[in-house]
Amino acid sequence: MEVVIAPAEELARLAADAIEKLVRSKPDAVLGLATGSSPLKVYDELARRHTEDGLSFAAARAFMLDEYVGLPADHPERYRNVIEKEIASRVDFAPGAVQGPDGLADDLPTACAAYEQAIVEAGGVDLQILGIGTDGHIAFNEPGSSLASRTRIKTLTQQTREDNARFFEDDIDKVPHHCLTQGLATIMSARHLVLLATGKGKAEAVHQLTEGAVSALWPATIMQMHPHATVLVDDAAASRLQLAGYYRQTFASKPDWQGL
Ligand SMILES: N[C@@H]1[C@@H](O)[C@H](O)[C@@H](COP(=O)(O)O)O[C@@H]1O
Repeated sequence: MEVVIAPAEELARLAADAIEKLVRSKPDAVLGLATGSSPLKVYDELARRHTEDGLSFAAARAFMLDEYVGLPADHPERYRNVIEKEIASRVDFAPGAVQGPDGLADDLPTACAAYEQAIVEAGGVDLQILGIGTDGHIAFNEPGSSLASRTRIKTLTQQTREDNARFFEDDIDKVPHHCLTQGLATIMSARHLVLLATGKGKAEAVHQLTEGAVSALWPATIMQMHPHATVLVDDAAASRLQLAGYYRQTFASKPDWQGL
């Protein structure tokens, strides 16, 4: 696992560099898109590179990590709509190229299985962007999630509903209780994981993710088992890292040609 500590703008550039390198060398790459505030600067950077540098996603495909169950199709916080607004509509994905779990399906377990199948049929995810919850969740794999889980229905914790109330007029009662989420094993199947975390509120989760024992209590710790995982954090999110000095030194002495 590579940990990079840098200001948020630089982190976004680094993540965008990795995505650009992938898409330019493999135009039909499969990206994994995350919601939440953590990837927003990356999406801004990709949109900028699309407009100014001709970075094209026309042949690429993308799969979202998760979705709330039951939010109406036109609800602004439905993750499908969030992803449309924050990235899909700002670049040139082909119609239908961005998919997410169907939180409005009549038969949710079947929708979850179909989603897993769609990812497999697309050849798997090349690069998965991730954020992390303050309780150590990735996608919506809350503490206690099976480390071998696949896309399924999950119940959100009180903590996550409180954290996400800011997107629902600060009214926790408006935050759904259930979601569909890629499982930890689904995420682990992606070929490169790039997680972004900023702010002091993420410091403990980032410490556990990189330096804690692998445990369902901190689901993101499963990333320690991934052969190509990159963790991009700012100073505040890195404030509890035991090995911060080593991570800084490693990145400072990294040759320019070596990407993430
Ligand atoms: N399901 C999403 C996660 O994918 C995201 O990583 C997390 C952190 O969000 P933020 O980046 O806004 O802190 O929030 C939500 O719960």
